Amino acid sequence: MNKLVSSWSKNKPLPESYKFPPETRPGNLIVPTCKTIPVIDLRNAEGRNRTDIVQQILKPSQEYGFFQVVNHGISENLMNESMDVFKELFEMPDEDKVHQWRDNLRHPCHPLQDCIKHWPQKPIRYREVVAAFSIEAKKLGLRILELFSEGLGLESGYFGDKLSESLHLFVNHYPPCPDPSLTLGITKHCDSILLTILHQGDVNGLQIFNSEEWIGVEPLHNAFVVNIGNQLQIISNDKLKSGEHRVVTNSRAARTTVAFFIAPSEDSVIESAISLVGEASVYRAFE
Ligand SMILES: O=C(O)CCC(=O)C(=O)O
Ligand SMILES: [Fe+2]
Repeated sequence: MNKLVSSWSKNKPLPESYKFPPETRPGNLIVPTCKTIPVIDLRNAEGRNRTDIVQQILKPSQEYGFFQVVNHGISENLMNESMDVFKELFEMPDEDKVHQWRDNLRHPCHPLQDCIKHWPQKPIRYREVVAAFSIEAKKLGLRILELFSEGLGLESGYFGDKLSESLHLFVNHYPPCPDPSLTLGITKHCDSILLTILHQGDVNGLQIFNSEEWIGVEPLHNAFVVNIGNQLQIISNDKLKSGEHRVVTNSRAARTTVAFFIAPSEDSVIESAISLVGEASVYRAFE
């Protein structure tokens, strides 16, 4: 794990190698937190409001490629316990060097019995807590993908099995930064996978680039941010949008987030779903 940023001492200025070229710096512009990125209540997704919920998730997935979900079925206790072990992890002694204002740990979570042997052994609860969290996050991802199958008119289970087999966890830790206007936690990007389930904790930092403007995604208690990845955009033949986003830092509070990346198995072919192609596919199939 790279840990230079976490070992930065508060009284020193931002090191030169962390300063971004002027055109990509966030500067001191105040980015408004967007109130229009919908928060979707999944409580009744399995009940009689299902069609309604399917419609509610389609709209923001076409406009932003982002929405948040609450009442998703993952217990507050498990979310908190996981965030506690992730934070503890970044408080442990450091080694290496990075150039975005972020420390980062990543590892696969599937198949669990093979991967878990390579996960951190400390903090001592890490493997147990994160295994439970990854299983729940995958289930949530599959529920949301099933809502997309319905919304796009695809057969039930379309995204099950191979198309959602792989699961990777990324923990990002952004310590307080001496000059947030000069650097970024993560540069502008789209997630290259199928779907991201992100727990962003309670500190601001995630911004979406939409209609030529940056908008902040409000950290909501107990919510997950759901982010359409490039592969889902391709499969939906551009009916859904993979949203560009970045992470800015701040000088006051450390920010720890966890992203679960759901992706197809290595041998899957990624192509637009036949029933969504119409006149022509926007994309060529690839493995
Ligand atoms: O930390 C965040 O809020 C977002 C992280 C992210 O975009 C990523 O890991 O791809
Ligand atoms: Fe991302």
